[in-house]
Amino acid sequence: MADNERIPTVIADEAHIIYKVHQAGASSSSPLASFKRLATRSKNSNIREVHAVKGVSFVAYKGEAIGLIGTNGSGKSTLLRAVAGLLPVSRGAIYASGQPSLLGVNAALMNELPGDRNVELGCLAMGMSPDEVRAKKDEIIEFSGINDKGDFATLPMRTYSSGMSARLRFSIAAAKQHDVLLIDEALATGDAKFRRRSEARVRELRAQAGTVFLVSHSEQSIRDTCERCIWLEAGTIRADGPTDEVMKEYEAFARR
Ligand SMILES: Nc1ncnc2c1ncn2[C@@H]1O[C@H](COP(=O)(O)OP(=O)(O)OP(=O)(O)O)[C@@H](O)[C@H]1O
Repeated sequence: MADNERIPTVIADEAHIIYKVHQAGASSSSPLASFKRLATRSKNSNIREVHAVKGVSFVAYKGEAIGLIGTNGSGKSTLLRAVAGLLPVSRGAIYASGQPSLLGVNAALMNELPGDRNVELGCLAMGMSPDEVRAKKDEIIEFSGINDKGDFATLPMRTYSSGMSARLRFSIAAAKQHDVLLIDEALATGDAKFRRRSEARVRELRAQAGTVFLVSHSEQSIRDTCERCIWLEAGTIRADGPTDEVMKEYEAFARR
């Protein structure tokens, strides 16, 4: 893609994300203690802060698929949730074009409803018209493969294995062209055949000029899907560049 065609879709500018954790059972959560704090303008010592993302900056462009890697607890999911607008940024800023869609293994679908109803609701929630939903429904169920072993689409989702639910979630989200699609470990949950199919779909979505972020501990998924990689460690960016180069640095770090 020529330089003059590079259109930014997500900009993180020195973004900090801090969780505030209320510790249960603490005496300072009583009304009297709260009143004393107000009167003396002191802080609640039972609120602990977890500084998960510390001054992260990057620009993502249309047509890029970016892998987010890093050891457990390094801030990958937190950063993704902030890009999706689900977590506030404490300092700095994150700007995104359109409404980024977060596809996580925990994305909310209704467990009591059958898969096909969840497909309809999910598509409507993503802004499709009822006609579009009708036109896409069978294709989505087919792509998910949940009916490969019987008519599961009409059974409640609570009867699905975790892999089957993850596949259905991915299939619903991937049925729409997103400006920014954020995927958290979803590909790793499916079996090898579904993984290949979903990786191909991610490439298609990207080719249609969206931006895809993929958080995964599967080196293969990242290598197969993303040409750029951001390595987060302890909430800061350790490397950002071509996947091969960043992976090499990360592997050397992980071996230490
Ligand atoms: N809801 C929360 N409340 C408080 N702290 C949290 C919360 N969620 C995550 N954290 C903390 O934020 C930090 C980053 O967590 P995060 O889940 O973003 O890491 P990650 O890189 O996605 O990890 P993993 O690879 O294990 O999924 C960790 O220290 C974690 O304990």
